[in-house]
Order: sequence, then structure tokens, then C-alpha cells
Amino acid sequence: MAVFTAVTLDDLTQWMKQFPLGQAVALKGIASGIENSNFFLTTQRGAERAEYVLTVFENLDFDQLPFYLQLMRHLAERGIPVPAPVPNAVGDLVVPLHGKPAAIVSKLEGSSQMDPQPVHCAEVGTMLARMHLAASDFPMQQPNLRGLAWWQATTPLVLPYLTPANACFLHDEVTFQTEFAASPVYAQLPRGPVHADLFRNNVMFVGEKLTGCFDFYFAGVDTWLFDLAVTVNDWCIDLDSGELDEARVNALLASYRAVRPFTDAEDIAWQPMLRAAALRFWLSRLYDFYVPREAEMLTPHDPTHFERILRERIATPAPRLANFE
Ligand SMILES: Nc1ncnc2c1ncn2[C@@H]1O[C@H](COP(=O)(O)OP(=O)(O)OP(=O)(O)O)[C@@H](O)[C@H]1O
Ligand SMILES: N[C@@H](CCO)C(=O)O
Repeated sequence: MAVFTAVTLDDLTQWMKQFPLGQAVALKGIASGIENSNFFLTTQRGAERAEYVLTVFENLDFDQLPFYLQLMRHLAERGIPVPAPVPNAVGDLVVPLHGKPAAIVSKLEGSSQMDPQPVHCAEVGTMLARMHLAASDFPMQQPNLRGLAWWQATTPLVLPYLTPANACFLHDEVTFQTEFAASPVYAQLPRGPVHADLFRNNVMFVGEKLTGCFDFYFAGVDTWLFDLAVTVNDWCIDLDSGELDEARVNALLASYRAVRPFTDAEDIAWQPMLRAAALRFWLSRLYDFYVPREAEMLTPHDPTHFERILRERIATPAPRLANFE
């Protein structure tokens, strides 16, 4: 159960007065998710009822959160289907609840598509490209906090838990990525605010129609190609082998490219970037597995899934970005 901080309707009686939403009339903890405490919140103003999501942030502090919430607001205002944060009476999007930062955002329709077909991947590709373009004039700056510097700092913390062969493999990949990040090709990659965690469980569909995406709490400024690689490594693979599925890769890349064409540097950087995206989640899963937080109550995600993907991305040439139909 991913509710680390208990919240009751009584707790909200006073607290809700700062929002223009009326009264809280129902509150239901959301079981999925491993980072924050999430609740479906029903409000009533006069005869009108509305549904929202209340999030109590367990690991992010008041300094980091405005970037995520303001980015969501920026995107929602530009027609990207993301939850719109609700400002309180003085315009704050993040406010304390039980001493922790909390926010109310609009609730998206639909449910996750955990067995995506090319038609779903095409929807994701279109939305991702539109999101990159819409975020490009977002004025706030915050790096991807799970980027290269975090990989370099986290590697020594997990190395002692790995077999000598895996420790060597991880060390070599971080060295490779450090060199890649210093290369002239990397320097030419277009960048901006990116989602950086656009997995199947963070996107909603009604049938084949994408209705929105959420969970912006790993967002940050990074290359657009990194975001695309994170997305492809989850949406377009065979989950058992980690291999890319050509039909889904083509659908996602073609629809992305139709909105935002790729540059030559991106074409060259695609394979190293697929490796970087796999490394990022191998490392975070290793860290969560071996160095659990005190508040952690859930089984962490399986790190070997991304170790397998990383080995597969190194072994098999990636499809050229410029060459697919
Ligand atoms: N705006 C929203 N609209 C509808 N449902 C939402 C919304 N935000 C969250 N949810 C629901 O809450 C669940 C948990 O949210 P989320 O994935 O953000 O959890 P988390 O613990 O913050 O993150 P993580 O995915 O990193 O574990 C989602 O699977 C989804 O069902
Ligand atoms: N998407 C991450 C979890 C954090 O959102 C993972 O699968 O490891």
C-alpha cells in the first residue's frame, strides 16, 4: 500500500479552506506507486462534485517541488494532457500537510495500458514530442536529478553488493557514459525540460486514445533524446527478454518524428542513449534494492530487468533514427 502518510477527511476540513474547491467529501488512498502518498479526493461545492488527486510528497522537499508543479501547469496551459495543479488562495501549488509538502492536481480519465500495441506507442510518441516542444519555453531550471552526476555518486554505493563481474560491468558503463556525455555529439543534442520517467504506468488511455500522463517528479532539464530512450526502453520492448519490438519502436519514433524531426547528432547518439536510459533505471533499482529508505514499505522493482536491457542494448545495434519507415 503506497500510503506512507495517513490523511483523514477530518485532517482536510480546515486545510481545504485555502483552495477554491469547496469541501472534501471523500478520500481514498491509492495503492500503486512507490514514491509518494496518493489519494483520490472528491470535493463538493454547492451541488457540484469533482475528482482530484492529493499527493503528499515523501522524499522531495519544498525547494525541488515548484519546478515539477509549475512545469505541469505550464504544459496543461499549452494543451498537453497532464494533471493541472490547483493553486491555493495565495497562488501556491505546494503547501504543507502533516509537515510534508502536498499538492492537489486534476484527475485524469482512463487507466494504464500495460500491454501496449503499436497504436498506443504512436500516441505516446506524438504526446512526447508535443510535450518537448511545449516545455521548451518553460523558464525554470532544474537539472535531471537522476542524471550523470547521480549515476557517478550512486555507483560506489551499490558496487559492494554486486558480483565482481557485475561490478565491473557497471563501472565500465558509467565510464562509457561519462565519456559520451563529454563528446561533441552529445553537446549538440537538443535539450529542455523532460519527463524522464514516462513508463507504461504513468500514461492513461481510454481504449486506444491517450488521455494524459502524470508523475512528473523525476522531470528535469536533460536531452530530449534521453527522454525518448527512457520511453522506448519501457513501451517498445519484450518484457521478458528486454529486446526492442520493431513494430512498436517504429510506431513511436515515426509519430514523434512527425511532430519534431530528429537531428543528425541525435541519430548518431541513439544507441549510447538507449544504454544511458537503461543504466539510469538499473542504478536506481539497485539503489532502492540494496539501500532502502527508512520509510520504504514496498517491494522494490527488480533491478535485473534493466541489467538485461542494458546488456541487450550494448549487444544489438539499435535501429537508425533516420532510417525507419
Ligand atoms: N492525476 C492523476 N489522475 C489519475 N490518476 C492518478 C493521477 N496521479 C496519480 N494517479 C494514480 O495514482 C497512482 C500512483 O501515482 P504515481 O505513479 O504518481 O505514484 P508515485 O508513488 O508518486 O510514483 P511511482 O510511479 O514513481 O511509484 C497511479 O498509478 C494512478 O493510478
Ligand atoms: N519507473 C521507475 C520507478 C520510478 O517511477 C522504475 O520502473 O524503476
